[in-house]
Amino acid sequence: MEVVLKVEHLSKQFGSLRAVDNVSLHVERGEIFGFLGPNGAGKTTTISMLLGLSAPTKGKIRILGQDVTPRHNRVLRRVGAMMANSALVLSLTGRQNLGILARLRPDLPEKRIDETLKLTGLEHIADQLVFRYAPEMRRRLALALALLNAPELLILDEPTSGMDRYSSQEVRELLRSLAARGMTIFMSSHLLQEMEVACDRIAIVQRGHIVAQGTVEELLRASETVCVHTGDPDYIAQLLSKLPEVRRVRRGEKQVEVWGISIEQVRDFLLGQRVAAEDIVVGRAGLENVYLELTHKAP
Ligand SMILES: Nc1ncnc2c1ncn2[C@@H]1O[C@H](COP(=O)(O)OP(=O)(O)OP(=O)(O)O)[C@@H](O)[C@H]1O
Repeated sequence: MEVVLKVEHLSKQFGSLRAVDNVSLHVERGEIFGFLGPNGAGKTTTISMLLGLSAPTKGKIRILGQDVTPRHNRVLRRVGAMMANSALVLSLTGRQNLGILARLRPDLPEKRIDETLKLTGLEHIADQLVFRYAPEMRRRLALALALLNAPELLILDEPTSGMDRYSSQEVRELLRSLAARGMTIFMSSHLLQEMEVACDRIAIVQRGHIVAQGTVEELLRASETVCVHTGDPDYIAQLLSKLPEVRRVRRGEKQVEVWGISIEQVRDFLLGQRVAAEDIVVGRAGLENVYLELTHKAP
């Protein structure tokens, strides 16, 4: 598979704040990759560096096989981008907004504006002034601007923010059809449910660094817990928390849940300690819990 975007050990320092901390990832052609994290996690800062708008403190970005820096960014002609606050000219029509950009790119065929309006579902309001557009239509127009040059890589910062559920779903379907035609998409969001349905792979980012990365299925597998049903949860929780591989122990009224250890290891360990459990089963925390655990636990 062709790697379209490759980020290696990327960091960005603002004074004493490390906004992006040793981020490494790659995105293959036709993939939708989600960069998921709470507000302030470093998503926009990372995207600014991908687009050559700010220089990394450390690390390397390669797009379509070429290095990208603020001084070396020719390959960005093959990239489309939509930032969280993309600038639109409100006193012009949607079509005129696209026209301004098209004039900067004389190599684009004339019909590309109509094609893009159709693709983004804006044909019916193309000749209305943008200040009359509802917020989700403005986001669509921002997306249209990003798609005008038929990019090979599309970089989107919070693409569906401000959109209702129906519009978000339509945009997701559009992104899916673009990816099916070979476009590679890197998108950020703080909305887990959205990323779960939209993306092939996700990186969860917290305080500038990636805390988990993989397909939704892989992330769920990593969230597996072993649940020990017992009449003496205090004692069993105490025993299990001493094991070095155990990441976390949660004690319930009649059960103990542990993270980071397999069911076989728990069974063997309790047997070795001559402790009887009523039942031992594998549980899945669900992606919501994984996300909360990874992004809200104490530093
Ligand atoms: N130019 C800057 N100078 C100093 N600090 C900055 C600058 N830009 C961003 N930051 C800080 O870097 C951290 C990451 O910000 P960033 O905007 O990348 O996060 P984010 O994940 O995109 O969140 P949001 O969705 O809220 O924009 C924040 O603590 C922010 O205050």
